[in-house]
Parts: sequence; structure tokens; C-alpha cells
Amino acid sequence: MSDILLKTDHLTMQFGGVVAVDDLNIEIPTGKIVALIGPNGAGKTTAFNVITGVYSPTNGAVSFDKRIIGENHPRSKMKKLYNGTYKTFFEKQVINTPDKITYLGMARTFQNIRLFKELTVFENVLIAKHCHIKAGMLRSTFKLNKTEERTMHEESEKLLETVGLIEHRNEKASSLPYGKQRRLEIARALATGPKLLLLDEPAAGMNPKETEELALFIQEIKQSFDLTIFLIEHHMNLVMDISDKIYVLDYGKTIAVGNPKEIQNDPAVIRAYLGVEEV
Ligand SMILES: Nc1ncnc2c1ncn2[C@@H]1O[C@H](COP(=O)(O)OP(=O)(O)OP(=O)(O)O)[C@@H](O)[C@H]1O
Repeated sequence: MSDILLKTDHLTMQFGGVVAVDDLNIEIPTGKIVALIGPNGAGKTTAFNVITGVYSPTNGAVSFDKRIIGENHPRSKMKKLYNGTYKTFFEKQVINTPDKITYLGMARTFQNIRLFKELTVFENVLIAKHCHIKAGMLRSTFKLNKTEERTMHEESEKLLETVGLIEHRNEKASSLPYGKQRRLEIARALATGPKLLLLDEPAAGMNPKETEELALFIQEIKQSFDLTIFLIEHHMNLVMDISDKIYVLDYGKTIAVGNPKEIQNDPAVIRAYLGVEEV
């Protein structure tokens, strides 16, 4: 059996009266592609935001690569009163920032493309690499020497070659066709050297041909970069084609877990997610 790279335990995120993510328990095995699907407002992006440290959970924990990267438990409020055997457990509360989590090996893309549109394709990747290295230097003012700069340039070129964008190296990011801008965004995430790549609606706004190319691309980078992939997506063909495992959310709750075939035939999914009789 594969190792579990990412795990959430009773993960909950509440905004006032809205429980956006309600007791989420997921396990993402190393080397697999796992999808998170559900209707609009089901809590998918909020789940990504809690996992990547944008929000601290209202309750529950996130473990990545066998360490807890985010944890909160209402019981921790009792720690001053609690003097029993498991005192340390009640004192445990871990909060990590998104840049620290990226440094640990988790990178993500966003629903809306976030590129430096006026900079070139190459500069976009180089900056992602720089930010990543700086985050590891813990606020140091240390500057890179010439050899390190050169290595970083070479690695950025190689990355652009691998993702098929090298011929656009010197073009402005904004001049790329939409599908390639998405690809560049993924390349920026890859520049941080992740083990786990989270993709938030990577096919949003793509036509069927671009979506098909994206499906191949995701499988290719998974192999080339030895990745585990966790993605949110509304394009069902893409999800069913490439996922090993699928979680389905509705109103924050997990209503189904399984492989594509199981999910397509799950009555709760058909009812809640699609609202029709067949997928
Ligand atoms: N920062 C916030 N403050 C208050 N409510 C929020 C916040 N972020 C999300 N929500 C609410 O949480 C619920 C889940 O939203 P979320 O964006 O996670 O859903 P989603 O499944 O990603 O939807 P979509 O598929 O439309 O992107 C919604 O009711 C949303 O209005």
C-alpha cells in the first residue's frame, strides 16, 4: 500500500454561521492523482485554503509528509485547566503560514490565474524560484552568488523545456494564449520543487481541446517531477480520466469517496452534485 502524503483529521472551517468545510477526513496516497469535486459553494477552495495555511482551521488537523502542518482543537482552550497525563496533547496547536508550507513541499495554483503579466515567461519562473529560496533563508539578507544565480537560471530554462514553454521564454506572460498561461502558472508552482501539487480548477475557462491537452500535461508532469496531485475541477471528463480517487463535497460535508467508476454510479453524487439521473 502507498504511503499517505497528505491527511486531514476532522478538518473543519467555519465562517460565522457557515460551516464551509465540515469534518473533512481525506487521505492522499503518495504518487496518486486525487480530485475534490462538488457543486458551487461546496467548500472545495476553502479546504485547499486551510490545507495550504491561508486559514487556520476552526477544528481538526492537517498532516503532510508525516508531520502536522496545521492543527487546532477547541479542547486546547481547556489546556490551562487540564493537568492530566495527556497535558502536552492539549497544548498542541500548530499554525503554519503558506510560504512555510510551500517550503515543506506543497505548491498550489489558484482558480484565477496569478501571473506577473508584464514580465516574461522566464522571469515568472525565475521569481518563483527566488521566492522559494528566500523563504528557506528565514528572512536573511543573504544574496545569491554568481554560481547560484547561474544554476537557478539553468534550472528555470530546464523547467520551461519540460513543460513545453521554452519557445515562449522571452514573451510577456500576458501575450500567451489562455491554456499556456495556465501551464505557466503550473510551471511557477513546480519551480518550488513540490512533492504535492494542488491545482484549483486548472481547466477553468478552457475549451475541450485545451482541457484534453491539460489532462495529458498533468499526467506528464506527475511522471517527470515525481508528484502527487490533488485537484479541484468542474470538468467531469478530466476528473474521470485522470483521477485515482475522488472525494465529493456538498455543503461542506463529504458525501462520497471512491474511484471514478464508483463516484459516477453513486446515487448521492448524482443527486447532490449533478441533480440529474446520470453522470
Ligand atoms: N472568507 C470567507 N468568509 C465567509 N464565507 C466564506 C469565505 N470563503 C468561503 N466562504 C463560504 O464558504 C462556502 C464554501 O465556499 P468555497 O469557495 O470553498 O466553495 P467551492 O466549493 O470552492 O465553490 P466553487 O466551486 O464555486 O469555487 C460558501 O458558502 C462561501 O460563501
